[in-house]
Amino acid sequence: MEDVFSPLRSVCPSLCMWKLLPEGNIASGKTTCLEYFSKTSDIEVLTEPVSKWRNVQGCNPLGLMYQDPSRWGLTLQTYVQLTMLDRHVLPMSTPVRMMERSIYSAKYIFAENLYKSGKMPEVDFAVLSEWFEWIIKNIAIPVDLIVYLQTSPQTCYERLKQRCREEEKVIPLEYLESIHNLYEDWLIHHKSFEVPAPVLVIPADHDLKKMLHQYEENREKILMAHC
Ligand SMILES: Nc1ncnc2c1ncn2[C@@H]1O[C@H](COP(=O)(O)OP(=O)(O)O)[C@@H](O)[C@H]1O
Ligand SMILES: Nc1ccn([C@H]2C[C@H](O)[C@@H](COP(=O)(O)O)O2)c(=O)n1
Repeated sequence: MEDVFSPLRSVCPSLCMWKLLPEGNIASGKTTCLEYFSKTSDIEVLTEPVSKWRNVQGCNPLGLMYQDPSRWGLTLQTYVQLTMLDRHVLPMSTPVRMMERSIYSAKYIFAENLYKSGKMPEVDFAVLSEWFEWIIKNIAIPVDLIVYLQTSPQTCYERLKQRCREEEKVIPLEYLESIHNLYEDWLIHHKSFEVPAPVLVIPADHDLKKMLHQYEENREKILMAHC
């Protein structure tokens, strides 16, 4: 599909494309955030393709990964990488796109966590890493802003239990702590991997009412800060 805004952009440079990524721990509130902004006109919202990860041709790589990460971690993460890339390269049909997570967090957070915790064999991690490096070297994946929903692992644990997704019932608090630490090292302390865009941090332990209030307060920064 062509970029429907390109003829207009040559006469009106301020008509810019804005791609932002809500990022954060499991059950931190990303989908809820996306649902809120989806009510705004001219925003395209791409939620994570979790339904695909739970059902690829009748198989459930997400469930398999939680049951036996050493065996199925690479299978899931390869598929996550593909489905994320597919979303990243979709032509934009509105000036603003919000895309839940990214190919970056798939690699820097989830694959890294599997490997560092000893649950992904070195050879699996090497193959996944080469794929990832090839992709980011050869395919443009522009990102303008990362919106980091910063939560405590405990908050996510409570929200995860409340959401009650079947595959995730085996997740212990320690798993969320590891994911949290990787996110903090990446997006806050800049200690691990390159950050592909500026980061807006939104404290996200609050109740829904306060979260919606914060989204309103940050609406301009989130949606069009550069235009
Ligand atoms: N601010 C909040 N306070 C309490 N519960 C929340 C809040 N935000 C989301 N939830 C609930 O927590 C669960 C996980 O939220 P969700 O948006 O699906 O997280 P994510 O997409 O980051 O995994 C859902 O049941 C959701 O209704
Ligand atoms: N690269 C990834 C991305 C996500 N997951 C898992 C984590 C959750 O169980 C599920 C969806 O995440 P949520 O949107 O609820 O934060 O997918 C993974 O294992 N690897």
